[in-house]
Amino acid sequence: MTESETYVSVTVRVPAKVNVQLSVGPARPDGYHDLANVFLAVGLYDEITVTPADTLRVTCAGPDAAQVPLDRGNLAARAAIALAERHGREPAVHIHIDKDIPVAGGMAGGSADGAGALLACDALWGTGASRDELLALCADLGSDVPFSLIGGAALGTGRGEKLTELAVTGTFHWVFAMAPRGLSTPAVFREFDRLGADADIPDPVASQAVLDALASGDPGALAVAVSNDLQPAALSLFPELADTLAAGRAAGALTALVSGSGPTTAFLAGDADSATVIASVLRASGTSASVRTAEGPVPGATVV
Ligand SMILES: C[C@@](CO)(OP(=O)(O)O)[C@H](O)COP(=O)(O)OP(=O)(O)OC[C@H]1O[C@@H](n2ccc(N)nc2=O)[C@H](O)[C@@H]1O
Ligand SMILES: Nc1ncnc2c1ncn2[C@@H]1O[C@H](COP(=O)(O)OP(=O)(O)O)[C@@H](O)[C@H]1O
Repeated sequence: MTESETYVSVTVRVPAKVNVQLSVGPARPDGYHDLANVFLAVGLYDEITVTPADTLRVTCAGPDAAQVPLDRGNLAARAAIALAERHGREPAVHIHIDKDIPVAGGMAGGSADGAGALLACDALWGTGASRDELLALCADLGSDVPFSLIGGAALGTGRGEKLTELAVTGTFHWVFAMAPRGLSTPAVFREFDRLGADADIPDPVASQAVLDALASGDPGALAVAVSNDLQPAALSLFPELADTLAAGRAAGALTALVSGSGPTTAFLAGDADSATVIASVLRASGTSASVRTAEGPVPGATVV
């Protein structure tokens, strides 16, 4: 029996993220933007199961499954191909994605699947990749993918791929309102550039107030400190999000913001009971497609 036959299949669970700070610098010559990106992993999960197969195949189940590409452009497929190439083997695997993270929602669902497939194939094939090797492969797949692997809370610099883990006390309670359609991340960055064309955009720096609020576990302090430089761009492309943000604030959220490039909106609650109330008021407001509660931080990609 070879190492690759040790497992019949491997399942990895990977969380979504919300950005509690997203400071964006000017466009770089390579088209990316330098960021000060404070990620918090939250308890909405995709599950990626890999099983040996004759050839690479991707399937997906879940409410947004129809929007997920099943070809070699799928981030999970790209992850399997990258790991296989590096280790001189065929990516002969069936990847099944049980998708609960909204697609094109600003919660890093595709990135979660990329990180999950990488970890799952590493376990299935017994490739024994080091954490640094996995993180480097993740960074090649996308700016958010390294964070999906490590989870918890982290500051991402560069284009978001250079991570420093952050200390967090306790748990923050969130409500997420999913929109009826997605937003393209490149389109939101382009709109950021368009809106800021005449402005002098400073280099992004981590907010000490955000880091202190995470470290102290104080939701009131975090609510005052959060920021998202992509929010005006997301609202410009999707103006109806302003109604959802207003509905959540009126329902008692400590703060309301767009998650990353959007269009998912995120509401920080004072505690779990308050999150339940905000979620039910938001559901009744009819301003979003669905509403979920989730806590963070939670661990990153994990074999289950
Ligand atoms: C905005 C953020 C915030 O965490 O995520 P989402 O909210 O979309 O999930 C990330 O920066 C998204 O990361 P990710 O989705 O991995 O993006 P990538 O695949 O690396 O890049 C897609 C495109 O987004 C733009 N991009 C991305 C990252 C970055 N630092 N600068 C950019 O300008 C570029 O146009 C790039 O071609
Ligand atoms: N496994 C995947 N899951 C979701 N989307 C994927 C995946 N692989 C590639 N994509 C593509 O990436 C785009 C962005 O998806 P996603 O990562 O869910 O959003 P966001 O970047 O806003 O967090 C999708 O519209 C889809 O075309």
